[in-house]
Amino acid sequence: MSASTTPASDLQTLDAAAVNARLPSFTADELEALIRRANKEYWDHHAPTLPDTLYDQLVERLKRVRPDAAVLDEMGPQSAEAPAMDAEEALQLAPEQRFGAAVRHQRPMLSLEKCYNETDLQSWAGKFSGDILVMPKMDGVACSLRYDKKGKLVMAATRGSGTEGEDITMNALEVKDIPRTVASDGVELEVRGELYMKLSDFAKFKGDFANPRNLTAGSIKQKERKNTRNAHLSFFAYDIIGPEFDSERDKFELLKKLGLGGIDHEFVDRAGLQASYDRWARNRPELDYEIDGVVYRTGSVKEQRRLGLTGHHPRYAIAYKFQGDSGVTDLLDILWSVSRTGVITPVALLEPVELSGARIGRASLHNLNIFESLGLTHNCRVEVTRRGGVIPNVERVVESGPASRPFDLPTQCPACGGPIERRKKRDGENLWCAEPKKCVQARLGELEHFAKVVDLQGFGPKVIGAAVDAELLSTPADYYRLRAVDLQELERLGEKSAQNLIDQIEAHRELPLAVFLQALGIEHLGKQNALLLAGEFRTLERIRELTQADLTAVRGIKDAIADAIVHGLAARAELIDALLEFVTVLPGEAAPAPVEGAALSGKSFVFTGTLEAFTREVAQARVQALGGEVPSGVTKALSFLVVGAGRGAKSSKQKKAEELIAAGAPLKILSEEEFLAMVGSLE
Ligand SMILES: NC(=O)c1ccc[n+]([C@@H]2O[C@H](COP(=O)([O-])OP(=O)(O)OC[C@H]3O[C@@H](n4cnc5c(N)ncnc54)[C@H](O)[C@@H]3O)[C@@H](O)[C@H]2O)c1
Ligand SMILES: [Zn+2]
Repeated sequence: MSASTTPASDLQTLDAAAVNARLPSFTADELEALIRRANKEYWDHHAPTLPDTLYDQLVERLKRVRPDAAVLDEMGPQSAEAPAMDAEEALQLAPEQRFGAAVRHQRPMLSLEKCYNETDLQSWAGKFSGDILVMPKMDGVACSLRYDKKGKLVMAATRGSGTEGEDITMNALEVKDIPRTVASDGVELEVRGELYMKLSDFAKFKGDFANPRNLTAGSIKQKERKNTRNAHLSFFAYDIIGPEFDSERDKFELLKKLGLGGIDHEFVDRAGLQASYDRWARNRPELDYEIDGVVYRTGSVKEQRRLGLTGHHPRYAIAYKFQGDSGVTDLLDILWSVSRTGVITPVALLEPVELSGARIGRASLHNLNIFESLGLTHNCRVEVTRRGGVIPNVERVVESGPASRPFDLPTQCPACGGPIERRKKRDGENLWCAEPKKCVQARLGELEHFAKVVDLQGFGPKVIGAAVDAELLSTPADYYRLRAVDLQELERLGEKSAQNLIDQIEAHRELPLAVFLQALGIEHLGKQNALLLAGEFRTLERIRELTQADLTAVRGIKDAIADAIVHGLAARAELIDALLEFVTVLPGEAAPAPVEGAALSGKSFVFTGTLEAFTREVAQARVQALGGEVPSGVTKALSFLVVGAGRGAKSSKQKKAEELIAAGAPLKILSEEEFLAMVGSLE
């Protein structure tokens, strides 16, 4: 045994997150022990602690490293107390007398083979000919119903270990989908199907049970009389044994005739296999019951006989299981997230989708190999799962976007604009920023600078640092991609603060040209020069085309500065384009008078309430263009508080200004109209 082996007692207590984290390192013995423990929790106690998808991964791993492990063939509860009765023996007793007793099945109720991708599904389907039955894999409790020659329901039993189940006849008689008598035509029938609870019914009992499956399993075995919950159970039949059949079509026709034909099913050829899975995956959120995959069965009974059974499952059926909770949603964009160490990871930005109780809006695509193999296109629809019930994962494209336009790889580091390299590591190829140390400092600085200049309140160094580490922010354009759901994930940030941050971003989707230029963080393009350029050239398009000579022609701009600005704008081309997807840049104002001795120099303005004539940014830009100051708060040094004409309660700024005036401060309160008259007369 290797030195890393976990003590057996630990394996009994590891929680789901720990099992998930250590999945790759478990030995075969450890996998066996974990599966035995999970089986017990699931089958004997109806209280699993590992999500089914994680359990399935344990099974898949064990199958690979120890395919003949005995536990792989074990099913159902392993602790049968009393010896099982033959079905015939049991039938001598009244349902009340045999309720809960172990009964031997006439034919074993086997499990299903599982697969998780189209390749494995097709390789299964390649082994026979003819059409294929497709139906949902119900996440409930398997049940066998026995009808006698007269068509009377005489016994219902759970699957149990596959050879022996538990008698539940008394309770099955209360399930409304299970007919007490059928027109059996003088033939003994066994109907197999799934007991389950509809989600709309489960809503009434939700408080006490984690999921409808556990509730179903507990409920159907309850001994007390008048167990009202059983009346809320439902049943779908998926198989029938008795008369000779040629095909699954015949079976389903008979089930329908007997009043047991409820399950939604279809017949497809090999080419239609994946599409039928896709349909179920897509419709899953709208169903009134839980499914955990799609079951396929060979349509021809002759082919079924040829294929036969293993001790564990029939070879003529397979379950294509969803990995994690799965959903289909729109891919909105690809972000290239740069880590502190310089790895550039593609991240899928998704239309948020609810998966196992959480709203998922992003999923890492891990590396270039995965990114490229997915074949994502602009506005395509993708299947998203939570691997191990936890980590969001894009499984594949379900429908490609309207123009099937692929995503381009970045050509420079999206964070620092520096050179990038494609490097191969053990877990795949990635793009890397060539200078990560410089990059991370530059990035934090750039993000903080942008937030400050644009006045995104609440985005201080702490929040920005956390958002960078959570891969939410790499470039200033990412501010506009943030959603409250993303931010709530950050430590200690509640729903309300997250929403406040989003509101700030929403309020800054229109930026005056000078603010936009200054926010880019280009050397020598500070407030003064930004105002100068905005006044002189008016539009961003114009400014992006400027040559060094155009710039030096502007009063006050020296050669070296012109050079830095021209190069800075070119280096920021990608960022500017990205920002323009979200931001409207308001044209610059008429060239201001020289800053010294300007009309409003020495005067300061604070704005409060909603301005009707223009946004607060534009008002501030006007003041600055005229040489005035725009401090952030009301103090006794302030010259004017401008109150917007939009309606609203008196702001705290206004109250404070009134107090200061009462105490003798020279400060004046202006209406929006008075302010407009003042700046209008000065231009
Ligand atoms: N979370 C845990 O700790 C834990 C532990 C043990 C087992 N499990 C779960 O239990 C299951 C494993 O048990 P299994 O071997 O019975 O496999 P299975 O439940 O995946 O497949 C076989 C069963 O599928 C059901 N089924 C639903 N719809 C069907 C359809 N249309 N046609 C045929 N069968 C259909 C039947 O009840 C059948 O018995 C897995 O889902 C696994 O995740 C979970
Ligand atoms: Zn970089």
